[in-house]
Amino acid sequence: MLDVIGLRYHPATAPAPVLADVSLQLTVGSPALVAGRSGSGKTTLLEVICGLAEADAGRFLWQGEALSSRQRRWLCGLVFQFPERHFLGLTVGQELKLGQRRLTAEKAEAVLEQVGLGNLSLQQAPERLSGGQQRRLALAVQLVRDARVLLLDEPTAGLDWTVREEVLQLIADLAKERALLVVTHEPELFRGVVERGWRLEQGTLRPLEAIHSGSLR
Ligand SMILES: Nc1ncnc2c1ncn2[C@@H]1O[C@H](COP(=O)(O)OP(=O)(O)OP(=O)(O)O)[C@@H](O)[C@H]1O
Repeated sequence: MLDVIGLRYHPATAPAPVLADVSLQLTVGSPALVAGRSGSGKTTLLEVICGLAEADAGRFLWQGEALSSRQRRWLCGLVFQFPERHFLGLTVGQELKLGQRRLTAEKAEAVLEQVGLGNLSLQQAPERLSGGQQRRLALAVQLVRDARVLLLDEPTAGLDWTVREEVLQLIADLAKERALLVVTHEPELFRGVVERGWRLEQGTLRPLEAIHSGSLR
């Protein structure tokens, strides 16, 4: 379980805190969501949680133990919006191996299997994959790292309806063994997948009501 407590992030160049006082809890097996309009601070929240940006105040606990930003970078796997734009490997195998030089072909293949890309060759060029396959590959990169906390920024953005459903199913599957947080401006897409949610507004969170059946507003 990851506890985020009293998070504050106010960059010097911002007129007001992007995150004023944010607390949330992520539990393994219980995927969660933060909704918010464009510019509300969703991506920033993920960057601060995973240690890419330094909070001005706040504590982070994993299973009750305090975490430094360095430890959070290991623990968390952040998948940016449109992750396929950031692929660096010339092949699927290379993409999985970035930062994981000792990765064996067996482990790479097992991870691809886990994300539903079991039939894919490690020699395949990432840019030749379909949109849904590319999203799966981006998740596989985090599984290779064994990230215990998955932080997903608009994971279904730009996908058509059927592919989106497949990616949502994969997210639900991956969340069974990991803590997982999605941020999105379209929370209704995640109904049936996420169990808890908040809306980020003016740097604070308030619980989203009717997460299972209602409007998710
Ligand atoms: N280091 C920084 N310095 C100044 N302003 C910042 C900094 N980091 C974030 N911000 C501001 O915080 C706000 C929130 O940005 P962020 O990208 O997190 O929003 P978002 O909710 O993810 O938006 P979108 O849905 O459009 O991606 C923006 O106005 C951004 O300019």
